[in-house]
Amino acid sequence: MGEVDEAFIQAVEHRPKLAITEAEGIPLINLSIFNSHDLPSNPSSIETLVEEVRDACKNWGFFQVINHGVPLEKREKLEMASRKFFAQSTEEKMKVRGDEVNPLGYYDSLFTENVRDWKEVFDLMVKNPIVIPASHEANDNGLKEVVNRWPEDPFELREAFEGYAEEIEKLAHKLLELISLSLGLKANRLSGFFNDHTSFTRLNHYPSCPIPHLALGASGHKDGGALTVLAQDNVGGLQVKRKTDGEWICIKPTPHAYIVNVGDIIQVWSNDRYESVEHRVMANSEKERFSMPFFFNPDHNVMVEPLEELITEQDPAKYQAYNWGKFFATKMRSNFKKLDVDNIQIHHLKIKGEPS
Ligand SMILES: O=C(O)CCC(=O)C(=O)O
Ligand SMILES: [Fe+2]
Repeated sequence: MGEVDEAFIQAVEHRPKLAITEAEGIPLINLSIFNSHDLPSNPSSIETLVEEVRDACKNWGFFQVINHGVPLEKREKLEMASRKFFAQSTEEKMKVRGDEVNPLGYYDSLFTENVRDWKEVFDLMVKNPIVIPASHEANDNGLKEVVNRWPEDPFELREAFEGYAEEIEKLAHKLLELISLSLGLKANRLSGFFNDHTSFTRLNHYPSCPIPHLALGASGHKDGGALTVLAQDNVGGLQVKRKTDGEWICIKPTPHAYIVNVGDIIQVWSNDRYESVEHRVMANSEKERFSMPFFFNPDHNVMVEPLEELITEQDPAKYQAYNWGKFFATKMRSNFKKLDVDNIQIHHLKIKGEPS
């Protein structure tokens, strides 16, 4: 990444404390019940699981899952391919860089919340090709088809990604069902929003950083989609803002687990019963780090609004409906270049009179 660019320097209030707050940490949920065959004859164990998910979503917005059913060898294949890809020269990586017309591919600079992150990324859509809005402009109704950019090297990245995506998508659907149940809805209540889903996986590489006290691997942000299912390596550095006191809490790596977090869309669907929680990634002066979030996003034409079952006279809708595709396009655009305006946030869509 060369000499230090001042675009990386965080405002004083956002700079990380290098001393770490050790805490109990986010809940760990065992999904092994899904892998056994006695599910229908054992309704009370699913009840317990649903309750754990409800508590985790309410209290943290984050949890880890184990015995999740994603085969380890599929995850490891993609992790290896990701390491090989990022180890190449910048010139080689730039051959598959994303641009404004087709945002998929490699980026060496990302601006979460308008400050440059100490990382490089490679974005891959799960459904390929996929149709998304042609631009972020509100009055442009055009659509465009975008395709993944496959690198020549490592050649196996494509197969590794496709094998992994299929498995992680199954896990995301299971999690979505659990979350629906935890909101008192039918298990499949939300599934119909994901027929032509715009989900993508981001391969993240956080190189070691000479200024970890001034920069961040990823600035504090909330995920805009429905759910995020993240694989992190054993280096650590992901922190979540604890709801009770706003303290940044480290999420210690649990080998082979996934970290799940509720995104903005579930916050809106649930009419604030669950909140999308801020998180960030610390930079590390010694070690490089790799991670792979899967962002589970609905179809581009879905209008996101509080679910009618969850609004009442006492608890009216807190958000106006918005189009997911446009929100996504706006958010992606501001990730890839430093803009003079703040990034779009769901609190901008709160109905007047509701506290944000
Ligand atoms: O790398 C990580 O652990 C988290 C990355 C993240 O929060 C994101 O890409 O939205
Ligand atoms: Fe995130």
